[in-house]
Amino acid sequence: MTLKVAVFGARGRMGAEVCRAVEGASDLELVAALDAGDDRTAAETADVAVDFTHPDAVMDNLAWCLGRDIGVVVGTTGFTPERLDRVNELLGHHPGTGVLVAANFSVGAVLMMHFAEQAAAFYESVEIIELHHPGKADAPSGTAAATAARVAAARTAAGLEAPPDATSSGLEGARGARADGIAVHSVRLRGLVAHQEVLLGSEGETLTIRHDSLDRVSFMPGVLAAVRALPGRPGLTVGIESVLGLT
Ligand SMILES: NC(=O)C1=CN([C@@H]2O[C@H](COP(=O)(O)OP(=O)(O)OC[C@H]3O[C@@H](n4cnc5c(N)ncnc54)[C@H](OP(=O)(O)O)[C@@H]3O)[C@@H](O)[C@H]2O)C=CC1
Ligand SMILES: O=C(O)C1=N[C@H](C(=O)O)C[C@H](O)C1
Repeated sequence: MTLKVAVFGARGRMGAEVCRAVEGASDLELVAALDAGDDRTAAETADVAVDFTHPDAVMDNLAWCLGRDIGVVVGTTGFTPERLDRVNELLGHHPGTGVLVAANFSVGAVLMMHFAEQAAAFYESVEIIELHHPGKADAPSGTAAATAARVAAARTAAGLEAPPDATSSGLEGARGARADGIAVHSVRLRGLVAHQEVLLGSEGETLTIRHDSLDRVSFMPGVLAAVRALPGRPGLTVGIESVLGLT
């Protein structure tokens, strides 16, 4: 069976790549490639929509799709726990429809987060450095925020206290931002795509877990796997771990 796919954000960096990937897959048909302000009528025939737009635009697209029982694969960032609650509320009115939200669709980034979560319990210190292209709308990245949440939860479960830091004064911002109590540093640099390091340290040793997306094609296997999985998955799925068989 061919799945009909609509792409929101189709002329953007990610959306354009998703359109190419869908058009290159024999089991998928691109029925709508929409950008801001476009007429959405063509998307009404879709089985699954994919959203790579902007944190300020995605909720409206989601509500529009769910109102038509169209499942949505969401790559757009900005999904706080409160926002996920809102998605669950919307899904409550459409129990047969699925939404999959993932901060990162690249297999390597999923593994990097998984390894960081596993390592978190064993180290006194941890900090996250995320590095992206300068066109990125948000900071910190969704991946860094998700990693911080998972690392913080693993530390709490292991009974660890806050990472040591004797800083009492200095230039504001020099120690980065705090996400779930974890220091996160955001770099924006021409030439980069999407990169992250999780640095862990204890007396006498450090461990660095680094992932690099060097090209946006790195996200496509995960996006297509999510598109194919969604029709059999009503409700909210967060992350692609279950789609990849990691959980
Ligand atoms: N989950 C993941 O694996 C990844 C997630 N991302 C996330 O995806 C999002 C998009 O990133 P990126 O492609 O780099 O951004 P871009 O700015 O390149 O693309 C976003 C596109 O969405 C369009 N757009 C804005 N509003 C709407 C709307 N209401 N309906 C349809 N289209 C709209 C924009 O149009 P216009 O320019 O005219 O406003 C633009 O073409 C970000 O949140 C980013 O963090 C990125 C990479 C991987
Ligand atoms: O905007 C990007 O480019 C990316 N956004 C996602 C994020 O914020 O984590 C995923 C990846 O880092 C690329």
